[in-house]
Amino acid sequence: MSGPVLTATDVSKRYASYSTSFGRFATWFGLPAKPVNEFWAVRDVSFSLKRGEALALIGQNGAGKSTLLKMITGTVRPTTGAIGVNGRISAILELGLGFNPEFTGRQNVYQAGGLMGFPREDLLRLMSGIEDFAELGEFFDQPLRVYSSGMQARLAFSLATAARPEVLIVDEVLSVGDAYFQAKCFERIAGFRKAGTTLLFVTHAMDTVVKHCDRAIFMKYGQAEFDGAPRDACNLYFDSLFGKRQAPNSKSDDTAPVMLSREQECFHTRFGYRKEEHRWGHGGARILDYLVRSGQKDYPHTIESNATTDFYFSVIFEHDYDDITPGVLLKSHDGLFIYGTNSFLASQGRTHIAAKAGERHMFRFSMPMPLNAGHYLVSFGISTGPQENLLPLDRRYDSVLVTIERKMGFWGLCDFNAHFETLNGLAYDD
Ligand SMILES: Nc1ncnc2c1ncn2[C@@H]1O[C@H](COP(=O)(O)OP(=O)(O)OP(=O)(O)O)[C@@H](O)[C@H]1O
Repeated sequence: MSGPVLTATDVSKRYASYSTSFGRFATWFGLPAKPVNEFWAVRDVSFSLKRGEALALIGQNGAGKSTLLKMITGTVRPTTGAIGVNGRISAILELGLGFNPEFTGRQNVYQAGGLMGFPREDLLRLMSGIEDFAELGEFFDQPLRVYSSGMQARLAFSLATAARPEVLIVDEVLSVGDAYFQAKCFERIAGFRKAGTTLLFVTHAMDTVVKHCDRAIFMKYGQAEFDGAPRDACNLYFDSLFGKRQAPNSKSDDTAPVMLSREQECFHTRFGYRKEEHRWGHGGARILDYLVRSGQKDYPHTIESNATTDFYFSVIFEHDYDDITPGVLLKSHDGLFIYGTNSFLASQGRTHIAAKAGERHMFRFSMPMPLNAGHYLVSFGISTGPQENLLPLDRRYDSVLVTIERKMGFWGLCDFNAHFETLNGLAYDD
């Protein structure tokens, strides 16, 4: 096949809100109705992709990446512009999309596979491959509602890639899978690409972009600001997140983290944030923002194993509290609980903090990171009450992903820093 496999020509998407539902209703029939607000989620984006090319779409939350993918897959109609596709597209856009929570994995393969256009006999033929690749064991025949998000991602990817498509579109879903499954997915993607599949990929994990893509488009406010080498696109993305001024921080680690917001919720704008976080609590205080600082860098792309790392977070209080306890937890990417502490434990019971309604507090936990290379999940929490019966006010579980790098590995998760020596010349007991 010669010529581009996929083209987007001046594609835009406008969302409009109307003061009454009648206004929106009228537009369905082509009747004039004046929108109260117009918003361009995507504006004049053009690109074309060749056979076997891998393109990443990157940009902050709300930049328009998913909307663009939805227009390419046909689930959203462009307001202006055109999309051209030459070949079969397979897309994984959102977890659970096209799946029924009451159906088992197997039943969902029939249902969603049917919607993807596979005849039932093809699905029957592909089923054992899908089951094997997903490695869900007995869960494959259990209802989807009992699946974790990582298990749903396994099912979705196995189905979407059961037969090699011309264009494979993946929107972020791989980030919820564990490191083992992610590696397996990228191995399959690499095989597909060799055979000619074109990859279009949305992610917030910049290491993945550099490693797996030939090209990246950096999107900002719906527009394609840059289209070119992945490294350059990633740098622009980081600049847009933190500003050039705040990139590598050459001052001492005690510098007040000025970029840490004490006014508004900022997690979703920060590098490493996971929108799959589990947030819960009684209320009365809100954790607004966080900062990870290590190796004199703010929000480092990777953290050197054993490097002292600061985890800052800011909290706003809505009531008066005599005793508050901030805390932090660390888990492996697949959920194994590694370490947790709070202000009381980390100070051997010496810290007692009070807060008044309207006050904003900033906390820091500093710790070495004696961990093996890999991805880890960080959780932040703020509680009140006696230590033996803490009442969680706001907990943001698994809200941040950090990546540890390490030249020489070891087995397991935690570095016990073993020293080795050969004791030549020492006899046993002769
Ligand atoms: N159906 C809709 N109606 C109105 N606005 C929408 C709709 N869908 C998306 N938007 C808006 O369009 C903008 C782009 O959203 P989109 O989901 O494409 O961003 P994104 O870059 O994929 O973000 P993220 O990284 O958070 O997934 C956002 O401001 C969003 O609120």
